[in-house]
Amino acid sequence: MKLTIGHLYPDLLNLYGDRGNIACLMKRCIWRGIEAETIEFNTGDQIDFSKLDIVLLGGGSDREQAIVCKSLLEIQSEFKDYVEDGGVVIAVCGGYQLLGKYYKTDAGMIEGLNLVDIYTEQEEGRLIDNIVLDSELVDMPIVGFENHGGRTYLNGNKPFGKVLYGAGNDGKSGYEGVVYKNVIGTYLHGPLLPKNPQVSDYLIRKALERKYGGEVILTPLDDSQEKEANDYIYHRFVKE
Ligand SMILES: NC(=O)CC[C@H](N)C(=O)O
Repeated sequence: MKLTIGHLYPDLLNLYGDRGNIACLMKRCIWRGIEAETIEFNTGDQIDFSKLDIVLLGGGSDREQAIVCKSLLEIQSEFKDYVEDGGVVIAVCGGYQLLGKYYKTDAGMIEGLNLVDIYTEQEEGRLIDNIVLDSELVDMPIVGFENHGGRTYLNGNKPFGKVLYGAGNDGKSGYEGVVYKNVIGTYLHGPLLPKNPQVSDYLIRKALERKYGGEVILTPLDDSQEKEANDYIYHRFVKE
């Protein structure tokens, strides 16, 4: 079996080491004998979504988001078809915000991909902290850090998780991120996937099931170090 990962606009959406999510997905496939390849797409590159199994959009400052949104709008309809066909996407922070209808900033409106019916508006002050979630997608708490000025509103879509510590989508709703079909949008940097191996495996499983059919049971890996770190953070910030 083989998975191809598309890393979109690493030249612009590259905040806080989000490319570490790619390295984690690659390794957790290769360690299981699943062939894995990553293709980077920069502004102006043609993207054939039919060749991709997982797509990553990383974080970015408002300035980079305004630049990259022009390229994203050029691929909007193919990207939409990929998502509606169950294509797997992991979008972090700025990348997450660009999945929605728009991101309204103090400097102006950034048009989004409109792949998920959400929207983001900048409000006073930044939401910066460690963050811990409880998500029904996995049984371990999900840990990371957030740093965003935008507040994202879900319009009734399913959240990625319930906030146990931190701000989340808007610092008020008590929820973080979004799940739509096989798309996860989240504010969690860390990077997210190395810190949360079960989320990484969730994405790999969904991509393999879409590509090869049937139910995929992944060979377990030794995640004891991640679990130990995860437990520490959970007890440090949630169960003090
Ligand atoms: N960390 C990020 O990707 C930031 C996203 C966006 N520029 C915001 O400030 O909300």
